Amino acid sequence: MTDRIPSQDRATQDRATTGRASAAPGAAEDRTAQERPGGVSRRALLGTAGATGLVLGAAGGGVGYALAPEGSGAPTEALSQLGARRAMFHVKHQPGITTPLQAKGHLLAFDLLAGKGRREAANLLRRWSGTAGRLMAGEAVAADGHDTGVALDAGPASLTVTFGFGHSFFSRTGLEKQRPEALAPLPQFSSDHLDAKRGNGDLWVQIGADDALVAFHALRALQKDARGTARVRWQMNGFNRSPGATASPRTARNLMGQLDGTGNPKESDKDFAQRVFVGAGDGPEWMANGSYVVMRRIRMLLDEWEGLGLAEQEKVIGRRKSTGAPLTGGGERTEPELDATDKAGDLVIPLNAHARITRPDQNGGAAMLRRPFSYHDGIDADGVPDAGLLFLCWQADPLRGFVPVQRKLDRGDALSEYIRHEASGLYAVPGGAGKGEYVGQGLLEG
Ligand SMILES: C=CC1=C(C)c2cc3[nH]c(cc4nc(cc5[nH]c(cc1n2)c(C)c5CCC(=O)O)C(CCC(=O)O)=C4C)c(C)c3C=C
Ligand SMILES: [Fe+2]
Repeated sequence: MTDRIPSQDRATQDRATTGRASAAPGAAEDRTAQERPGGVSRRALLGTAGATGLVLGAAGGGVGYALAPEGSGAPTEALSQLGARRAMFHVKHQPGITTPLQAKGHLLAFDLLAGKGRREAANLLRRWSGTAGRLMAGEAVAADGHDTGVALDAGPASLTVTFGFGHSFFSRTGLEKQRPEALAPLPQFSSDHLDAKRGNGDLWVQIGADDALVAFHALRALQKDARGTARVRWQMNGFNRSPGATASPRTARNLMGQLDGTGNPKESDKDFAQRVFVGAGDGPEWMANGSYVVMRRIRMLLDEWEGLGLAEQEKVIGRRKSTGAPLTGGGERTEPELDATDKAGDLVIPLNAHARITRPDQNGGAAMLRRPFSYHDGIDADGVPDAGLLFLCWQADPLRGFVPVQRKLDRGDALSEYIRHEASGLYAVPGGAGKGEYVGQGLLEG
């Protein structure tokens, strides 16, 4: 099959538009972690150009497209840039960690069925890895070409699938000796209102894509792979702003309207890998190049929040809502002046402002990479929106990331009046699978 492939990825386009590249997920988007869709498959050839408004060619000469091979039966339309974007599966760190935020996300936990252990779990991870690799390449669900057709007209659309192991997985599979210390259950926090049925679980799966049908397609395929081995314990669905919705790439906004992700560590920081990924020799060998993800389903008490005036809202965070700039001035990337006072002698950025007390320099260096999805599940029985943040943060060790910062927030965060933590999970996410390998092979066959 001879395919033409996109010759300009979005990182290039973004640089052309903004004159700079940024790195962290949720911030202005950089697609360097992703690759152009090489080896474009039948499904990836089906075109959606123009449907998204991100028409190919709009970004300048050489913007690519994929053509259907003669006789393939596929339309000869070009794929849109958004549809054609592809993240790689066989990489050092699993996809979905530093990948720019996608527009649609599904989070799921599975529990192994009674009587299923290490062998069945290994077979499941092998099946899951095969499916994820094919779908992320824009191929059919099954190696023999069988597919439900749900995502037939789209390319991979930046699909990523990420797999993790919960604390309970290790006792279910007789692998207690391989359980990392870092996976010890999170402490209880005084502000927790946790629903145990929507937390933890043996296995964790994160799906992200810039197209809702592509994400759903992957979700169904992975659920089917699990049949007879594991059942879904909980599922949560989230979203982010669609790529291309803003004139130029911007930090994501959450459902409170704030720019959320500004202070994230950047891939270009010299200590980025050390903060986010497990080094060789730090814990069990099978976790080398992996990471730990903390998931918190955090309800936003939107009626109360939206009742606050803008100035009050900005004091809660310590940043301007419109630009994300610190209250002491400048732009989104300006360092806040934490000691600055106003005419009355009060701190401009209050002592309990969320963006002050979460800073690494206020927490002994503790840092994490936040990569959330927003969620909205309608109105609950009290008539209150069930909406908020599927807070996901990535770190090399939760005791040097989420835990100390959440302890601090628990003691006095101005934001705590407007949010409620309703579910929680911590998962060990191994490094990426090499070619011909599956995720978690080092654990399950080690
Ligand atoms: C324990 C970790 C954190 C939780 C839980 C959390 C919840 C949460 N945060 C926002 C909104 C914002 N957070 C911002 C900054 C920020 N938050 C955390 C950690 C947690 N947040 C960190 C580590 C930081 C960065 C601090 C820094 O390095 O400067 C901001 C400011 C902009 C930004 O940096 O992203 C906002 C806005 C919400 C709405 C929320 C729960 C729903
Ligand atoms: Fe925060």
